[in-house]
Amino acid sequence: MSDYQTIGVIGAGAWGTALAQTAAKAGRDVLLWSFEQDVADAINTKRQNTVFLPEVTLEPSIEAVTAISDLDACEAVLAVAPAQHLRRVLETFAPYARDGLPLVLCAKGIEQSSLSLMTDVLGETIPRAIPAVLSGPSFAIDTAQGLPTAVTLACADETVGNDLIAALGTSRFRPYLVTDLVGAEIGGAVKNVLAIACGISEGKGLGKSAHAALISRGFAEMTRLGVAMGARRETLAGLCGLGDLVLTCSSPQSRNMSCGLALGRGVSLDDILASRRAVTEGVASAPAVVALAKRHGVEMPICEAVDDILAGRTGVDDAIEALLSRPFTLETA
Ligand SMILES: NC(=O)C1=CN([C@@H]2O[C@H](COP(=O)(O)OP(=O)(O)OC[C@H]3O[C@@H](n4cnc5c(N)ncnc54)[C@H](O)[C@@H]3O)[C@@H](O)[C@H]2O)C=CC1
Ligand SMILES: O=C(CO)COP(=O)(O)O
Repeated sequence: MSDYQTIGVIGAGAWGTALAQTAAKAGRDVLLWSFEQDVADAINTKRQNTVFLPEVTLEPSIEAVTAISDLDACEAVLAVAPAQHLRRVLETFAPYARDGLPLVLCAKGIEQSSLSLMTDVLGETIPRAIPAVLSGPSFAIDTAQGLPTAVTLACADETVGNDLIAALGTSRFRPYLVTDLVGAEIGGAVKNVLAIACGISEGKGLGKSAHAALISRGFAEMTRLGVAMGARRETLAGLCGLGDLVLTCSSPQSRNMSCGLALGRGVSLDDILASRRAVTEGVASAPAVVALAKRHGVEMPICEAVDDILAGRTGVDDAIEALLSRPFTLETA
């Protein structure tokens, strides 16, 4: 029996909808807040998120709403709006959040304007909430279709963390508890930037060896930044770090990986973004990751190269040559 029977989900994109479906399958009643009225209408009338996750028939215990105040009685809330919209959405929800509300941050990104992690954004907008982070290798369609998924659930309060796992977990959706929120956040944000790098490599036809090298050296970059910001190495080596890095870098199903693929094949960033409605978090997070690396005095050459390409400061071929021309060094460096 879970202490949290009614779950609010803020954001009816692919991932918010998949998490709503998961919570409903776990026996919860779900209120799913949608930014778009047509998405809410389709969910309530057709049992389908026709815009962001059309392949899945949604459980009857999911109700879509467009007034965020309707989530005021929820016992726990998952925030699944994209990272760059999260502050605005949480500001709107703040008057309706009760003291001690468990609020699970599910966006994988860093706020570009402030370099804030999602937990910082929550601390500034709803300081009376209890923060948690859910992150890990989980494509929305896999999770929504009930394929096996394991994720990290980070919460400093282990009792609340275990209650959240009891509310959301099933045999097919398996959250693992950690208390390291920074590690979970850095893993999710940095892997998106690295997935763009892997996509570029694949788009340029650089081969599987280069792909593996990028994952491995990218993981070193993620770990360096995470540790400098207070994360634990073992969190970064887990589902929310290495696990998600491997998934996102290995499948064109990833929006970040496919963005890189197109860049590697010569498509412009403007054309890529204009052709999709779905969010590509790594594009907004890349400059923030690089700025955080500078702030903390750590080297992240792969992320820097991605940022330079996205910002148009360098071309793909020049960025690749620059990376390959770096001095040889210790592998642990
Ligand atoms: N799709 C996936 O497989 C997974 C996504 N995530 C993360 O979940 C977060 C949300 O991504 P998705 O659900 O995939 O989004 P999506 O790409 O499916 O949909 C875009 C979302 O942005 C929202 N949106 C657009 N403009 C907005 C605004 N001005 N204010 C508030 N919301 C606005 C839309 O309502 C929609 O919910 C991202 O941080 C993503 O990295 C995490 C794990 C898996
Ligand atoms: O985070 C994800 C899988 O864990 C989804 O990745 P994309 O946002 O790149 O599609």
